[in-house]
Amino acid sequence: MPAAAVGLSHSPLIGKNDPAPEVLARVDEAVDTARTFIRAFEPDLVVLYAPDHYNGFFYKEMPPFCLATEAHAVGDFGTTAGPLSVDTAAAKALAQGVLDRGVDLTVSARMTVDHGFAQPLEVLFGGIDQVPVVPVFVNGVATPLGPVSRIRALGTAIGEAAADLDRRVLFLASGGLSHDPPVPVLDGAPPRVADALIEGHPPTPEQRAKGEQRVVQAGRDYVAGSTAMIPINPAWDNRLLDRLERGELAEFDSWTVDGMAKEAGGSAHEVRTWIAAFASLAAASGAYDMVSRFYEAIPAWIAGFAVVTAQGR
Ligand SMILES: O=C(O)/C=C/c1cccc(O)c1O
Ligand SMILES: [Fe+2]
Repeated sequence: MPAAAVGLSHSPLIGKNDPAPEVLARVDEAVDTARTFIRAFEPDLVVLYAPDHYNGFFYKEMPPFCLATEAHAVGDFGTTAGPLSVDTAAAKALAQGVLDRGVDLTVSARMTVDHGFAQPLEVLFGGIDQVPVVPVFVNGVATPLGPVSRIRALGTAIGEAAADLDRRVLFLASGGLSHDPPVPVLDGAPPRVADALIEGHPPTPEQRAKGEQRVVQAGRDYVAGSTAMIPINPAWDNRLLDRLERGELAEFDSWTVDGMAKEAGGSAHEVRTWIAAFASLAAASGAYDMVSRFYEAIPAWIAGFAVVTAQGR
């Protein structure tokens, strides 16, 4: 089956707290390469793996992963609000295929998503409703988290199920590599914050603006060197990309949740989206080649930032 994968880091600080123009130019070039790659591949279905940042999923029920048969973006950090162009029939077929393979998938018939999903669709396709998509939420923020092997199993099951669809499928991963932005943590949170993380009260526009400004300021503080964040870890990020490039996906099973957080920050778990997407590509096409690989540590965006393309053989 014709299959390909793209990994693209997201950051809500893009356009709000940008790095030097020469860094932006290098990122733009890498993103252009990815767009050209996608145009040449001509996908007719995109399976998008992305995390959430307490806009759609809350501790009242927090699945490790969840596939959507319909989805709606909240429009945080300046991204578009509204419905995603979900291919509901393909989503249902993939969900059944994953469950048939023994992976306990949660399914949402009305998923709420944030910039983690909207940004890659806007950057690569020009909007959140431009391409048939199956959104797959992968928890990369809210502990406790299960072993990485289960994410690989999810990606493999989706890849195998996708192979039955007879479509040209692009597996797209959205996530920073190493990074430690000020995403709230339930353990030890004051009661009001804990309640919001559990129940998910939709913020007022003022509350949303205040929360977003806090993240922008964190980016500025990081650049200025005054921060308690775990630093971006280029060595860790490149180890991850090396393993993806060589197809050594089973090696990720030995990566531990604590080890990942200590070495690469509390949001480094977003790399689960990358592992899922590459496991899908490997399962759908047997073997793959990495076609392009860009990486740069970008403190202004609080992101180990990567853009990668890969083609199934
Ligand atoms: O606070 C949020 O909603 C997200 C913050 C953030 C910052 C930088 C990179 C990311 O991947 C993020 O999710
Ligand atoms: Fe994120």
